[in-house]
Amino acid sequence: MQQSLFNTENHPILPFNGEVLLFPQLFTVKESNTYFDNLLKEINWKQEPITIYGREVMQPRLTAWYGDDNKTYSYSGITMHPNKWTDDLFLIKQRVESISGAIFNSALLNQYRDGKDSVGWHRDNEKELGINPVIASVSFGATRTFQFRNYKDKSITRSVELSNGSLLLMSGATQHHWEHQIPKTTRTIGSRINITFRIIV
Ligand SMILES: O=C(O)CCC(=O)C(=O)O
Ligand SMILES: [Fe+2]
Repeated sequence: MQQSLFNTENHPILPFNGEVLLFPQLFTVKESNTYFDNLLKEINWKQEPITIYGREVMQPRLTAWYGDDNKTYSYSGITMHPNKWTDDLFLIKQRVESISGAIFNSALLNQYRDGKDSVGWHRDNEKELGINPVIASVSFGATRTFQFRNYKDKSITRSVELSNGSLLLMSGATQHHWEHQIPKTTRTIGSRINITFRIIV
């Protein structure tokens, strides 16, 4: 099924100073379940330490980095070397590229094992990503809430539910003006896999 960038389901999420579109069903439930199972097994998942205010703590989720050769990436104080694309990741990348019109050379994967796993407020504004990065975020497995808050006025917030097979496309000035997070939840939920495709310049 071909989806247009401007159908009624993917109206803009942010009120100003950024461009975010949601495609609730880029992949069918059947495709998504297969990708979820494969990625859970195939991906070289690690729990990495990060440094917060000079103190080393373990990230509350598993991560992995895939991409074209020779692309390294710094993320919250760690430098990551990419694994080589798997067949599944390459197929997912091609689908995302056909919708977004961008060509991605790397992907950061996150696995949230349950509601206790999370990612805190941050912007994807590492200098390797360029000035106005296009970031395509694909979700498989359990639905999690993805929240935005304005960087200057932290009372301005928006949130979207990222369900199995969805694509969230962030572009334009989004990373300058908006932070995002996946908060912890006390709901009993299964695991979720997220892939954020990026362009390292
Ligand atoms: O899991 C998500 O949807 C968000 C992940 C994220 O923000 C990141 O990896 O930078
Ligand atoms: Fe992010």
